[in-house]
Amino acid sequence: DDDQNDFHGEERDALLALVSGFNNSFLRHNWTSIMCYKNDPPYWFGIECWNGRVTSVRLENLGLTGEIKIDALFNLTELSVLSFKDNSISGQVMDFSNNQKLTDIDLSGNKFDGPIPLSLLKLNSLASLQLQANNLSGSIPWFDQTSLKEFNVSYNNLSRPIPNTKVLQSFNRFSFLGNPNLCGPPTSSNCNSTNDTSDTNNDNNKSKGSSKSSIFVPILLAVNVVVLIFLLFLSIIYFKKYKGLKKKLEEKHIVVEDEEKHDRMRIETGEKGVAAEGEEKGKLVFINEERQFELDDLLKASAEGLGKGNFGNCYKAMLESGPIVVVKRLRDLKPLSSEDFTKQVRIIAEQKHLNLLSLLAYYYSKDEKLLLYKFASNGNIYNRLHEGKGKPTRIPFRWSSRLLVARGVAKALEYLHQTTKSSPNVVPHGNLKLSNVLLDENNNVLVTDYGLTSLIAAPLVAQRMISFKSPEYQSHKKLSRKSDIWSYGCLLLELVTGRVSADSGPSGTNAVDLCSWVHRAVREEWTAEIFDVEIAVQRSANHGMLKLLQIAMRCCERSPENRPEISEVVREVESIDLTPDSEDDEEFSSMDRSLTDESMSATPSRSTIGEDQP
Ligand SMILES: Nc1ncnc2c1ncn2[C@@H]1O[C@H](COP(=O)(O)OP(=O)(O)OP(=O)(O)O)[C@@H](O)[C@H]1O
Repeated sequence: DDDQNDFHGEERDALLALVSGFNNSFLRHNWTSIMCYKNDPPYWFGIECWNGRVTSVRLENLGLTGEIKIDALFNLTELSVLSFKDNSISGQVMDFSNNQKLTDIDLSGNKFDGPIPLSLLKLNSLASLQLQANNLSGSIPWFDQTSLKEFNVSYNNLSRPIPNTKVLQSFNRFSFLGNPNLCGPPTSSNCNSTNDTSDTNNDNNKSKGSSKSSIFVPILLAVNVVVLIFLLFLSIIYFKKYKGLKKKLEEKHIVVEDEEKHDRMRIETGEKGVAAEGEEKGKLVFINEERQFELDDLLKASAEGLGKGNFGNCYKAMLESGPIVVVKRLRDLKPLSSEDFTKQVRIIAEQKHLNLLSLLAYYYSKDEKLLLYKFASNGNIYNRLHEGKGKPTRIPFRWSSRLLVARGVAKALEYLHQTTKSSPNVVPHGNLKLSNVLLDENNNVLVTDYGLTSLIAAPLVAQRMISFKSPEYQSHKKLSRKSDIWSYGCLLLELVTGRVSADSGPSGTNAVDLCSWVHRAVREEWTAEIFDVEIAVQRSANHGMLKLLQIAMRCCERSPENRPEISEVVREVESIDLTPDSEDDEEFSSMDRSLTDESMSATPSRSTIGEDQP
């Protein structure tokens, strides 16, 4: 036991040192007092323990910045899972020499730079290594541990040939995408005779042929000079031809500049059949065959950036003839032919429901893929819920409106689940979160961004879509329609608590793991703190809020089989009375926080949560 205590102290100090380097007040406040006690559930956010030793550190999407010391993990010798996914941590990747029990490492979506550390090669239990979307450079080390089943280094600055080990060659090219200087199989880029291959063989060559090289040096130099002159000659010819071709193309291309100066939208006027010979023509296709405008009109429209999404940027385009549309420029797509793209988009377009934002049109060319939607003028629910909180200009987001959102989203989801009935293991929406729920000019609730899983490259989908953050994906890498139910549960929890969920909120926000937080809050009877003050003051509706909270908690159950089916959810959400926001409530809203808390103490506390209300 003494030994355990010693370790416990060292591990605790190591973690406190780690967190002091991050600029994060949530962790600083949460990581206080006892860390782990025997096999009790962990006390600190993101930490798991076994026999009082730290086995898992999972700090994802918390907006963490700063660097981690190379030896930060030195004392965590029982560590098996480490994830700093989707933060903004910079500096070199730490040393893992002392962490022989690591099975899962996820540092994806950060700003780590420098090389991939060689200490990783010695981790013989390592099963999953996720380093994608960082700034790592240098070559990929010779990973050959057979335990390694998942590996992703895409979107870094890695270079040189991918080592020819059985393990590395067993992963497909998506694991290596987005490293312009990486070459050789499994990627499709050839290493040829560039310095790539020579670099890795350098050491061998140096020792072997030093005497021979003295004879060859002058000959090689002469050959190099001739080759250089020849290349120069070729590039002059090419440049002249290219300039001519570019001029021709520019006459037939339109360039739209958007707000972000570096991001240019270039679309061929394919409709008129003027795409360069051999190039694929672009097509703007309207779903309902009612052609509202031409591509030219869209390109002439004034545009405004709406935001940078996970799968592309969105623009609001105001056409001269009146319509306002949203253009979503898709990026990181699967390599799809025009036919495949059209087929997948048609599937999305066929989904039609009052609470779904239907697709208006799409555009496909070799370099550009766009989806066009109607502009929802009252914005998204994430902003409605969180923007301007505590400011005098804030218009409260009242209970009845929140309940209508909960109903609309549930019905949209029910429709998506019904229309995909024949494939029980698909996730019909996949990316259900508050920024994907919109309000149109009549405040109709419209769910958007459904069905994109079929278009986006698999590793990026897994990294960015909310359903992939569900407990079953984290532990078993399995998804089902119940993962959508989990996302819906998280969405409801945000609506009733007014807090940002770590799984769906943008990075940098003060987000919490809402499912765990609420379960703990209920367990520990923090009744007054659960509900968002803005609705908690509406006492006549407290009963309905409690019911919605119960539904949310069931949807967030860790094991998918314990979560309800969507039809049951719809029935239950619809059975909650839509009490109009009464004038009494308005009076309450102007009262101070102490009164608010008193009013909440009138709500049924722990004993009634989790049980059916009379
Ligand atoms: N049709 C629309 N009308 C009004 N606003 C929209 C529309 N479509 C998207 N938006 C808003 O534009 C912004 C960017 O949307 P986008 O879907 O690209 O990103 P996101 O929802 O933040 O993340 P993700 O890519 O994971 O869905 C969001 O604030 C979204 O609510």
